[in-house]
Parts: sequence; structure tokens; C-alpha cells
Amino acid sequence: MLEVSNLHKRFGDVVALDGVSFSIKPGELTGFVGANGAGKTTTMRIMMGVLNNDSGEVVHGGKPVVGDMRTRWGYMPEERGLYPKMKVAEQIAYFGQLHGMSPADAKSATADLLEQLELTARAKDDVQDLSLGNQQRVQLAVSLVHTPEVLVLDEPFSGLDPLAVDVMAESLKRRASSGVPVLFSSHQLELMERICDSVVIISGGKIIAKGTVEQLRSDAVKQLRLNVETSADLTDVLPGTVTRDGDDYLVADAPDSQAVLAAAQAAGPINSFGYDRPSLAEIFREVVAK
Ligand SMILES: Nc1ncnc2c1ncn2[C@@H]1O[C@H](COP(=O)(O)OP(=O)(O)OP(=O)(O)O)[C@@H](O)[C@H]1O
Repeated sequence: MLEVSNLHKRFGDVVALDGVSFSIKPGELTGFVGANGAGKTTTMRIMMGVLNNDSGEVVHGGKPVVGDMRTRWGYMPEERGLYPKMKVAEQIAYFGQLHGMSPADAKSATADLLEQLELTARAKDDVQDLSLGNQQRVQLAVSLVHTPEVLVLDEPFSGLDPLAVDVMAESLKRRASSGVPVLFSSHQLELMERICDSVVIISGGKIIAKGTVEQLRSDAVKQLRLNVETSADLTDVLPGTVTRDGDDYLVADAPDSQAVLAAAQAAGPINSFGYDRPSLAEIFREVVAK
């Protein structure tokens, strides 16, 4: 288990983090969501030890994380850090060796990653000659080459085309399912909803919601959505606060879902009936606006 516990960080008068706590289970792909300036990068930098916190701690496998315990972690920083004039394959293998791999292991891991990230044809090109999206794939390879036991990625999907997004998402899912805790930030909430096991939402330096996507969506359920085969108007017939969405009825504040079902059944055959679960983007807007 990777735990971030009660992190506090100020930059002068700015309170960047105000008691940030969350945990990621091994094997969980966790999305980190927040508006600009919410505190994602600051949290990730502290997790990786590139920025000092004022208080709080990061704990991995029950032990506080200090210094070179992160040698086996993988990180994609916000400020991408590749050598533009170095060749793609050489660069990935070089970073592998910096993490303690033998030249032969680094070379073989590099070949696997080039294949997986669809970069084999570019192996001998200088990084500076690649498109930004392909440079980002190289950056991902650099964070993965040493088979990290923890993976932290700051906006790995930004600026990628849909095909590159799929390649990267597949690669992160694969790492997570091999037992690695993976945390990545993104503003692409539909993507998060599609690929994440869980989500942490930060606002103004505080965690305001966390849980699996399913939990967050179920907890946020506020209304029923139903469609009934009838020409009658059921707005005043169904119990609760009733609105229309096309042919569907939306029922909020229902005293009891079974009472709504019974009233609908009395009006005609039911085409559909269920909870109207909000999307992650809707949940995000709602919790951040609170
Ligand atoms: N080095 C710094 N000096 C001063 N203030 C900083 C510094 N780094 C971050 N901050 C401030 O801390 C707060 C959190 O910033 P942070 O970069 O962590 O947000 P973020 O959620 O990553 O935002 P974005 O989505 O825009 O990348 C902001 O108010 C930011 O201006």
C-alpha cells in the first residue's frame, strides 16, 4: 500500500497543500484530479522527494519513504526531462542504467518498451526529431524501463492524440495489473472514468473526494430515471420532484424508489427504470463547486 498522509506545504503566503491524505493499493490505477493550481504537482513532487514538505509523510509498505528508497520508483515530471540530441533507444537504456540496471538488462527492457509503445521504428532517431506525442511516449518509457515498484505521472496524457492515449493507457493498465500502485494526474475526466480503478479529487490543497469510480458515481446518485409507455403526463403522478429529459422522467427527492416504480407501473409498461448515475466530470464540477 502507498499512503500519502497529512501533507502540508506552503510557498510563502500560499497554502499549496493543507492536509492531503490518500492511499493507493498495489495494482490500482488511480487518477488524480483537480483544477489548475489545486495541488496535484506539488503532491507528486513531494511523493517523489523532489520537493520538501512542511509536514506529513509518504509511507510505502508500512515504512516512511525517505531518500533513495525511491530508486525503484518511476516518475514522469511535469517538466519533461529528456536529452534532445540523444537517440531514443540509447536514452531509455541510459535511464535504466541510472536506476541500477546492467547494460544488457537495460537494452532488453528498452527493446520491449519500444515495441509496446510502438516506437521501434524510431529507435535510432534523435529525440528532438520526434513529434511531441512521440517524445512523450519516450518519456513514459524512461519512467518504466527499470520496472518501477511505484509509478507517479504528472499529466502523461496531455497533448496526445487518441491513438497515443490508447497506447499509453494500455501500458499504465498493464503496469497496474502487475501489482504496481500507479498515480497519474489528468484533466481528461472521460479518460479517467474509462481506465481508472479509483480517483482522488483535490481542490484548494485539500482532498475533497476519493474512492473507486463506481463508489463515487453511486454515492453521487440523486435521482431516478425512468421511461414509461404512456401518453399521459406523469409529472404530477410520480412521487418526488419530477422533471423531464426528452421522453424520460427524472425523479429527485423520491421518498422511496419502490413507490416511484409502483406509480409508474400503474401508468403503463416500463421501458427503463434505474438510478441516474452522474459522470465523473459532473461529480467533479459538483464537489469542486461546493
Ligand atoms: N515553486 C512555487 N512557488 C510558489 N508557489 C507555488 C510553487 N509551486 C506551486 N505553487 C502554488 O501552489 C499551488 C498548487 O500548485 P500545483 O502546481 O501543485 O497545482 P496543480 O494542481 O498541479 O495545477 P495544474 O493543473 O495547473 O498543473 C498553486 O497556488 C501554485 O501557484
